[in-house]
Amino acid sequence: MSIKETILKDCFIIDPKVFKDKRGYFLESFNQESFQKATGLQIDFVQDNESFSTKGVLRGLHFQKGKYSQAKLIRVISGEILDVVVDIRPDSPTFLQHFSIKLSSNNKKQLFVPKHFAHGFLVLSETAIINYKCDEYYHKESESGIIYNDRHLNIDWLLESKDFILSEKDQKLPSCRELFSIKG
Ligand SMILES: Cc1cn([C@H]2C[C@H](O)[C@@H](COP(=O)(O)OP(=O)(O)O[C@H]3O[C@H](C)C(=O)[C@H](O)[C@H]3O)O2)c(=O)[nH]c1=O
Repeated sequence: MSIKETILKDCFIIDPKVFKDKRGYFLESFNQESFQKATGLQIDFVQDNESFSTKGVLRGLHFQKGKYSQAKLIRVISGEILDVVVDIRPDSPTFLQHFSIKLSSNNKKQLFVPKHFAHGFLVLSETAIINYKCDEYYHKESESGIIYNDRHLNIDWLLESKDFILSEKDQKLPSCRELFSIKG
């Protein structure tokens, strides 16, 4: 497994070692010891999630507030997504900066998203199945998020937004300006 830190501190891209043979392939999708050695982070995941979406579905940008904030390990079982994370740690030098990466069943890349980040993805392939581990349980009352087309973030989602499919909830998410009382 190789691990590389992104421009956002504690946010890592993971390339698992893939063992191919005439039958197909094998990989370790998570190894706590290797992860801790490579990142210096002690992570205890407690919940695994899976979602299926069709092309143009955009889920996010979501986060859980306060003590229910979740670190996540995102990977794509089938298809391809543009995965986007936003640093919402007020004291971080990269506060409100974002990072995006294509994750797919082909490239097998994974993204580790630390606590106090917003996370979302757009499905680029006809369909996609996403599996992700969380280090804190789902806590509905703590759910919040940032609207996907926030002017301050100015995220390039690669596809035309007129074709996006969002939940009712995600269409009404607040802006950074409303959430973090910033100017502009
Ligand atoms: C997240 C979650 C949801 N649910 C229930 C609540 C709803 O009845 C239903 C769909 O939830 P939601 O529309 O919030 O699902 P997504 O839009 O895929 O949300 C996720 O999308 C982005 C990309 C994330 O990173 C978060 O993990 C998560 O917010 O599943 C649960 O029972 N447990 C859970 O952990």
